[in-house]
Amino acid sequence: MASPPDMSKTTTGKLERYNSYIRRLNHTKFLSASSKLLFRLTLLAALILIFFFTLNYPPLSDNSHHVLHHHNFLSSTFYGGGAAWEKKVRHSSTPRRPNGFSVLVTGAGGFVGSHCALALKKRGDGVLGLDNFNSYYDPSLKRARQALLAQHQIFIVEADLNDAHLLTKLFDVVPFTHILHLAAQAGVRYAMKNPQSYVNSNIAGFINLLEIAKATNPQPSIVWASSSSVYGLNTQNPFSESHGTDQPASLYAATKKAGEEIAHTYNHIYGLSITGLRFFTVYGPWGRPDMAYFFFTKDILQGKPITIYQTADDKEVARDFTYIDDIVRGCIGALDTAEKSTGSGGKKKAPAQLRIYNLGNTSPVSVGKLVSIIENLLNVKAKKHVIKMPRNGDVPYTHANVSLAYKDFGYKPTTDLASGLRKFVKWYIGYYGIESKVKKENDSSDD
Ligand SMILES: O=C(O)[C@H]1O[C@H](OP(=O)(O)OP(=O)(O)OC[C@H]2O[C@@H](n3ccc(=O)[nH]c3=O)[C@H](O)[C@@H]2O)[C@H](O)[C@@H](O)[C@H]1O
Repeated sequence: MASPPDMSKTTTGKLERYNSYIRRLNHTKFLSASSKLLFRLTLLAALILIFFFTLNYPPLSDNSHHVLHHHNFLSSTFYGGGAAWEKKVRHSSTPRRPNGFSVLVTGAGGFVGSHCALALKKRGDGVLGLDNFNSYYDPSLKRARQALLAQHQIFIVEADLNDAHLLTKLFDVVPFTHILHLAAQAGVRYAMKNPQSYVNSNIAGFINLLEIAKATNPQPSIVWASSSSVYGLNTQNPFSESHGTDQPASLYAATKKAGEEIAHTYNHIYGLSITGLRFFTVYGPWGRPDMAYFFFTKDILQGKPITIYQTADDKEVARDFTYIDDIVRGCIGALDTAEKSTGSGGKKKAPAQLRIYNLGNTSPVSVGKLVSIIENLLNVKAKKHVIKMPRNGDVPYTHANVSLAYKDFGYKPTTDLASGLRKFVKWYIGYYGIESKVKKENDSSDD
């Protein structure tokens, strides 16, 4: 007799098959649930990315406010949009005298910018600063100037000139009457090392600022820093505004010259009132460490050799060194005589003022003489290394004729190089905490 089938084995086998079927089913369900979750997460991430992209990049449409703008979502609009920030902006830019100006000073953390901001504030104008605090030279000096300005209730917004969102926001908050545009990539010789930085600041940044200004209603009047370097290879002397400026010797000069032409265009099309000031080698307390008088002082004190350039025919190189206080008076004179812009909301209503002035000292001094004045003030002999001027963008001499600025706003430089350098050296040894015979001598002889 055939033995009966082993029912227990059959049942167990069926159970196992059933369980494995259930496991497969669950696994498939799990896989399908995970892929759904993954799909949803991917979709969400894509939506977030699209959201930030839309928020932070310009539309492709022809919107002039955004054309030059490359915005980052961590930048100023995000940290600069709050009520407390707006209050600081308003407080800083509100004038405290009748008919006072409300001035946006770009480059307010810089040498000329910080001096002008203080002078304007002291006479009762409202001043708001703008600076990107870049590291072209020691940013701690810019921060120290910022702290000084803060003591006088001047707020500096930290942003780049190319930040169109931020600039638009500033003009939404404050009806600026004037812009004193001093932010720039400065330095003649550095242009060979980093040409693009000159294009970014002196051309793209300037255009961005003008784009915002032209679209504002009412449009502000603009005073901005051009440079003596635009005279380039000009040989007529002293340099007058009527001389040709179409032979720049450096890219720096070329970008400043471009700025003058760009100013012409915005004045012509949009009715912006624009005044360009050609500064001649400005020096003084709180100055720029990249300039010769500044690093000569530093190197002489540290016992390091300095290099003095001579022309190809062994002549001395000379500059019309101009003291900061004279430049500040020139800037304020230009602001005070600037007429109103004539356009509004991007439309010109009538011809507007367009001016250009030299702001120099009218008395060139050789670099050799500059060094001997510094040696005397420091009471230290320099280790001089005289070489022929390399082809680095420098020109052999500068000399300003300032009769136009004198005629139009009474500009008259009053500080000779020795007196101005004395003030610079006094500041230098105080700021850098240098205790030496230098200090004693300056303390006993200075004002
Ligand atoms: O008026 C301007 O528009 C410019 O002025 C300034 O340029 P510059 O007149 O070239 O000043 P600065 O560098 O101090 O050199 C002074 C002298 O020292 C000579 N020089 C320089 C360096 C060196 O090692 N040796 C030397 O002899 C050099 O050959 C020169 O003769 C600003 O920097 C610039 O931003 C711009 O505003």
